Amino acid sequence: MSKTLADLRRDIDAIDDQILDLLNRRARCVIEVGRLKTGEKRDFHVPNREREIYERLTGANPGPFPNEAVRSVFREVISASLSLESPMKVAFLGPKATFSHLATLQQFGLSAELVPLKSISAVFEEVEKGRAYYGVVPVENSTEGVVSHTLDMFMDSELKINAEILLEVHHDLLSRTGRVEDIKKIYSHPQPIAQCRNWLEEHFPGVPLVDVASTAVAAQIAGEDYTAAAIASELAATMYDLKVVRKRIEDQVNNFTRFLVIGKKMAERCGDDKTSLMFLIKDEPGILYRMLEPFAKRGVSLSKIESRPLKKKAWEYIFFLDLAGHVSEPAVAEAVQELKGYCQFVKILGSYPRAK
Ligand SMILES: C=C(O[C@@H]1C=C(C(=O)O)C=C[C@H]1O)C(=O)O
Repeated sequence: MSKTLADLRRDIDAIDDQILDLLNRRARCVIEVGRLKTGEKRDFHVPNREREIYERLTGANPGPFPNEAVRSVFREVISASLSLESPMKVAFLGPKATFSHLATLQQFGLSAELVPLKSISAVFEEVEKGRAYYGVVPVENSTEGVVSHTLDMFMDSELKINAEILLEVHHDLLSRTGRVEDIKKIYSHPQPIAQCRNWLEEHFPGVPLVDVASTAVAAQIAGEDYTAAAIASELAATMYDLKVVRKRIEDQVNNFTRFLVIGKKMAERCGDDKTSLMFLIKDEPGILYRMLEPFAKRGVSLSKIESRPLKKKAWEYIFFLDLAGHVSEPAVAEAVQELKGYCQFVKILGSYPRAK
């Protein structure tokens, strides 16, 4: 005889009791891990361990519970666990409901105390002064390029990169009524406007597009004026009580923004790591060519090279380099050592697990 609704709900209650019991057993282990880390002065947030957990569970999941939900559930289990080890305060480039906020939630979950700050330099300062444990700042977008202010901050800061976050960026059109015919003006940050230009020309020709400081400010304006629409994130719709007129209006699919988690220590090696460093080369002929040799001859692959003007002296440039590997690996350490011979200075900004 098949089970009744009441039978099934009794089964679910019994399973939930077991899940709760297991969550508490897990939490007691985590508290013990926190004690060990305090004694050994180790970092609480271990991104490579978290990645290992997600990969192991989603790889072994027989279903029907979907892998995306496994990730979300464990995101919150780990977030709460981390807060049991130590209250986790994380500063990010605000205001609320921006993509930095979404990236911070993706990495740290809902149990961390998230602090929105006004500028990238304020995020660095909050972590340097120890008022926040970590900071989250954007560093590059797959269509718009590098966030130069973040790179510049590393010139005078001793903070280390502890993790990277890759966020897939989607833009939604939001308004108070959710009705196309009410929309007389569209507000957003210039970047999202540029990223949705073709869609806007096709669907809202002639409707004025207004640049504002952030997608969150745009959402706020749309919340106060029913004839205004905002291009912003899904999170902004929830936070500013707006309706979605149309989801995912970006012209370019595969639009990612990369964020860095900054803290006082870099991450331990996981086997699939990246290292970021900055250096100032000596002013000698052929130096640009030679600076890449230490990496090439050891088979260390470089994923990005960026130059920024050294503000203290005209026409001198600082280079930022991302490479595959952890600085504790001999090939990477030797290449960096050799690079020092061509440079006035070299600074390791951090080794951290590659985000997927
Ligand atoms: C428990 C640990 O600390 C944190 C919490 C984790 C968890 O809940 O599994 C995993 C990694 C750390 O960010 C750990 O390092 O193992």
